[in-house]
Amino acid sequence: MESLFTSLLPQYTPKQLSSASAVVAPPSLSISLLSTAIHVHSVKPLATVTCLSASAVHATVENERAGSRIPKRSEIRLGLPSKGRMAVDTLDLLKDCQLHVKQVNPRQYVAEIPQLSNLEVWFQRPKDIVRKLLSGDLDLGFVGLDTVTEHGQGNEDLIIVHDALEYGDCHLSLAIPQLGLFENVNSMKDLVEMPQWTKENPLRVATGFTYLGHRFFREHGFKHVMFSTADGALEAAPAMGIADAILDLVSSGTTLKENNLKEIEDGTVLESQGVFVASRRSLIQRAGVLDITHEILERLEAHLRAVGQFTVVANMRGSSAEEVAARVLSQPSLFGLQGPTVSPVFCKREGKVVADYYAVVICVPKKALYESVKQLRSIGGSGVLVSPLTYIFDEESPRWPKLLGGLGL
Ligand SMILES: Nc1ncnc2c1ncn2[C@@H]1O[C@H](COP(=O)(O)OP(=O)(O)OP(=O)(O)O)[C@@H](O)[C@H]1O
Ligand SMILES: O=P(O)(O)OC[C@H]1O[C@H](OP(=O)(O)OP(=O)(O)O)[C@H](O)[C@@H]1O
Ligand SMILES: [Mg+2]
Repeated sequence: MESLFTSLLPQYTPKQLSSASAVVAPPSLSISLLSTAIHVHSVKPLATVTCLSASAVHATVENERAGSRIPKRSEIRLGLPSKGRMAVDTLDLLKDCQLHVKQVNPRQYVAEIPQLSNLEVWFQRPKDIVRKLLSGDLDLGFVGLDTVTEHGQGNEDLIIVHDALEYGDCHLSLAIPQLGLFENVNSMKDLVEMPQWTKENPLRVATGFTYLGHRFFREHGFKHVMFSTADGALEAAPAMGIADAILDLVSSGTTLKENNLKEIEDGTVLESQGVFVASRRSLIQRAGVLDITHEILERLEAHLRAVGQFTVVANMRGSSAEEVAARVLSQPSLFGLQGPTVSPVFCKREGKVVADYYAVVICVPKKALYESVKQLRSIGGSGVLVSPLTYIFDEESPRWPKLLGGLGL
């Protein structure tokens, strides 16, 4: 077995190989051995990985370039998910930011955003976006945090520019059968304390997230665990007898329930949503990447900030703008973003231009709308108009200085 590992993974250090053998499957299961081998080479990103081809001949695949130089090209490249749950929502988010992705037809993998010159959009599967950011073949990308964390494996070249794009929400969670052996197991403590799991009989976990899985079990001091990988429908693995538990993404929880599985209380490995990610090397070394990142970030922040707010305009009788403002500011839900804008509403009475009324403009969180309307009425507001907000541009995008600081600029 050891020699097979050695021949499969010639570039691993002895330390990496010994951590690999800690999760080796029972010798009788050659299929598990293969999945373990695949899992092992996801432990640490390497410049070159060795794969087992159909004819068992070793083929060399270059996934990452070594060194800190970036590939030479003049265009800036943005990776967007080509398929799956994130694809349409990413395009919709960009459209909401007035960044329309122009794709000639859905099977063409390259596109452009006319508003951003010198930018190429490349549609890729989410995990390939992360891989290509690391290899320098993409500069920027939109993916789920789960994918960045799993496939980025803590690589410092990946920088999360915007960490909360408010779509693709899900969590990576450990799930076990509701009944049988696990009927009374509800926490990680319960699981760790089960006497069943030994070196010879490890807990078998089916997952596409072996890097995060390893980290999570290690953090919980759980030694006897073995991972196997599959590309989908993991929820079937326990019922098929292939695994004891699964580590997979959950959003509504329906798939777990329909397959008689339950989440473990403290078994959430990661909360995930869409993120905007960049290669540090590209930001620093490639001309124009920092400027485009700034523009995309500003648009994202302005849009996402506005989504949760309404503009509310109300008329209010008063003796002066200050007096009306004081009344508005006496109400807890009417502070707006920077206090109220109060403007006189002029009318002509007995030949004179007078201002008996004032228009009050505030932004209120959507959730607080009705409360705000009630408070406006209680201080004499009438004719309340509510309209959606499209963008809120701050003096500076809040995440921008953080990004520059992180880059040492
Ligand atoms: N319920 C969910 N299940 C899976 N992914 C979800 C869910 N909700 C949101 N997501 C997000 O969508 C992404 C999955 O998209 P998709 O299914 O296209 O990718 P994938 O399955 O990783 O790719 P591939 O099919 O190429 O392996 C996840 O990485 C996650 O960020
Ligand atoms: O909590 P829920 O809303 O039920 O969603 C969770 C399911 O969705 C995902 O699978 P997907 O639909 O991507 O299919 P796959 O398993 O083939 O990847 C994920 O892998 C879970 O199986
Ligand atoms: Mg999927």
